[in-house]
Amino acid sequence: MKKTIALIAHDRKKDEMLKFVLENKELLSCHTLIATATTGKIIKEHAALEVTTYLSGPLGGDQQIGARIACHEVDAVFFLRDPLTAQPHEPDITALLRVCDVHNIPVATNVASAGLILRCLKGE
Ligand SMILES: O=C(CO)COP(=O)(O)O
Repeated sequence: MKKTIALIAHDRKKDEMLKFVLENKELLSCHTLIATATTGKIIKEHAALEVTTYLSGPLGGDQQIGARIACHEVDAVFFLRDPLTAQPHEPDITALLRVCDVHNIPVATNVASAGLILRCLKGE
């Protein structure tokens, strides 16, 4: 069944996100993809997948995606955070992860978990 997956990556994780997307393009193309601005732009340009983009994370994109999660419009979140760099919008990042927990939405913060969730969604 077609699901909505949010793809978000911090700057130092964007290459890893693109690699993940390219390796899993066939599976991801079965779903509706949404993303923060820069992550989505890279995926559209380099993986040629259709992606609905929101604002960039630091400009409110995490909050926009969080709002969709709260409205039960997102089925999974793949959020490759940079664990080694402080982000100016840290409260938004925490809020996005929190809203996933509030609404019991699967969230992966590394590609190993994202791959597992993606394969599980295939069976649903
Ligand atoms: O900062 C982000 C998530 O917190 C990601 O935003 P961009 O995809 O626009 O870089």
